[in-house]
Amino acid sequence: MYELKIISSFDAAHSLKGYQGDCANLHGHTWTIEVYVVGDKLNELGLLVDFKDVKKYTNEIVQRLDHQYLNNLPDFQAKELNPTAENLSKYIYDELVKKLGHLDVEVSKVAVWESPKACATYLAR
Ligand SMILES: Nc1nc2c(c(=O)[nH]1)N=C([C@H](O)[C@H](O)COP(=O)(O)OP(=O)(O)OP(=O)(O)O)CN2
Ligand SMILES: [Zn+2]
Repeated sequence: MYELKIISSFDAAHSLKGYQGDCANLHGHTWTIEVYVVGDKLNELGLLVDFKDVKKYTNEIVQRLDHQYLNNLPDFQAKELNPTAENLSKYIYDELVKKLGHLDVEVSKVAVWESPKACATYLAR
């Protein structure tokens, strides 16, 4: 099996409702996203999938998040979800699965870094 990883990033604000501490206040991060895809079959060029395609689809999702107040995005507001690193990793995973469905790869994990020292990852089962 082959595994590819691409990295993207965005800047956004959030607040963690119900959190006991400073993170309940409005604040921002530069979020770094790592997307992993896996698969067995290479094409005739020796590519599992073009990095450019994975980056393109990831960036389409990231553009929805960039420079936003994440709590107000419909997917979080409607479900009353805090935009934590965990919830963002699942959100990006779900959206990528929809976009990459036509390719011969699986999204295996999405890691969301809130800072260089703290990261949450959603793993496909
Ligand atoms: N499991 C999680 N814990 C926390 C999350 C999260 O998404 N998942 N988020 C936060 C806050 O967003 C907070 O802004 C980040 O906290 P932290 O990494 O501690 O950031 P600091 O800049 O305060 O880091 P220090 O190293 O403590 O200075 C909190 N927890
Ligand atoms: Zn935060």
